[in-house]
Amino acid sequence: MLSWVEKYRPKSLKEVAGHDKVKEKLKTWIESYLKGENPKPILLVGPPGCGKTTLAYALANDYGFEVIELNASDKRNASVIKKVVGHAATSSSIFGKKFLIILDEVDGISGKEDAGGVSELIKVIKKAKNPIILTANDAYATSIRNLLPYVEIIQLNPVHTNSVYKVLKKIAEKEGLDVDDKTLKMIAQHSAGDLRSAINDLEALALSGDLSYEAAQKLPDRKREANIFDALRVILKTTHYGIATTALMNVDETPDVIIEWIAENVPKEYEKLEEVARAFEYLSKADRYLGRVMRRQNYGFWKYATTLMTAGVALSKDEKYRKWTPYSYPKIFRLLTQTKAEREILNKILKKIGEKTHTSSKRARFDLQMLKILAKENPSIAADLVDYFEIKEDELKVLVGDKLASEILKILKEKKKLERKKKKDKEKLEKEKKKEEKAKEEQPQLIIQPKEVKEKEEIKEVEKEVKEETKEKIGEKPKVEEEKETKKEKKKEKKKKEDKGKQLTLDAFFK
Ligand SMILES: Nc1ncnc2c1ncn2[C@@H]1O[C@H](COP(=O)(O)OP(=O)(O)OP(=O)(O)O)[C@@H](O)[C@H]1O
Repeated sequence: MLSWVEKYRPKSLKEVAGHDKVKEKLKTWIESYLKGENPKPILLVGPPGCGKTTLAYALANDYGFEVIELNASDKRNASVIKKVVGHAATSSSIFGKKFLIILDEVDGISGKEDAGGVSELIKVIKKAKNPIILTANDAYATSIRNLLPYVEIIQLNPVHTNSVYKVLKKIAEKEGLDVDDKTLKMIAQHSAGDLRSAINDLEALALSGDLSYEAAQKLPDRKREANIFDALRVILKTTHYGIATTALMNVDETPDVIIEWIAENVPKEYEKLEEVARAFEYLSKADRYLGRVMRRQNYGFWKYATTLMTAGVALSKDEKYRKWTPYSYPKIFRLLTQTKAEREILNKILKKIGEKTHTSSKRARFDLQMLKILAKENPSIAADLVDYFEIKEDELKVLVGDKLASEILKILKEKKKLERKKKKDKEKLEKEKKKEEKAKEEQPQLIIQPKEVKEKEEIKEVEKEVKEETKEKIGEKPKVEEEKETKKEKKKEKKKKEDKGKQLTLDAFFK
């Protein structure tokens, strides 16, 4: 089954969206050939997916030309160019047919395999009698610098969002999709002028069964991610070292992110197991260098990593696959986002363990594993550790799962209850002990005197009072008053003695 990109590839210039001026130029150019003139070959330069190859084919179709294509998957060294292009380009007509020669991605003609390719191409161009259209993403690639004087460069811009929308609308109608204009416009906006991506996105949404506006909003923004998708396409499609190594030039991502994109999509593009295995061999080597970058903070290792992950992967395939491959966003990133909360909780537990045991998080990770094993083998000890490390319920659930967590927490609750009871009992016991001791201390005061002693003492008191009263009656001073007066007299005598010979103050004088 054809992908929609192939199915809806325009057959005629009329169907090609946008590029009006370019279409006119191409028409004039081919017509001059038909008039017997010999204009320079055309070099169509533009961003991926804007329609360079499509324009060339549509032109050939409109003017009844047979196409001879030598694309990027073929070897394009001197002898191949001479054999394939040379013959076709220089023979005025074969069996009365007109030929248009198309050479894709000429900025990729480089390396050992393509040795002498560009210089042979220049030779062919000089002698060519048939029209030749070359395409390139970058006209200023060093590999084709020598070619530029022999071609006419036509620059293509990304397709305007409105034109992208119109193409999508037509496809949606033909496919009978239930999709509204708002959604189609959103897809067009995301494509940033890359019609191939826009059509691929529409097909992907239709396949997923979700053609809602929200789903379109979530599509990768090609403006931001265009570069990574382009780079992927270059790496996975090309068999040229030079092209592969420059694939990441415009990618605004770090190699540790890019490697995930490549790893995700290699098995989608490569069909032979040996190719996939070879590609992953290179990716794992690249990964080792990335690890060294992290460990040693030596960013010099990045260049080895990127060469291995681009050229290594590109050269792992036997030949270019001429098929449409829907590349996708690395699952690992989605997984990391999904597990972010979980990982944060685990880090919290690691921190707690690290603080209590005064160890690094690496060592704490080991303890965490032990805790996981203990949870299954001996939940009672695990409960003690959970208590010691102050691990909370939600944290424990993430660590050992809901079921085991509630079992451990139940044990912990029982243990705490027992502990509280023991503490209470102990406190009670201590209280009673103290009470007893206090009671012992207070006991003598509380001793109740025997009745007789008490009575005797009362009698003595009464006798004393009676005596005092009788003394008063017979003119004697009561004993207590007598004692008071003697004390006063004595004090006066003492003061007199002390004041004798002392100079009196004014204050004392008045006393
Ligand atoms: N201007 C356009 N109008 C309609 N369809 C287009 C247009 N441009 C691209 N497409 C669609 O995108 C697909 C890819 O386009 P094409 O191969 O021409 O792009 P390209 O510019 O040659 O890209 P690359 O540089 O990657 O080879 C086509 O098959 C077609 O379905």
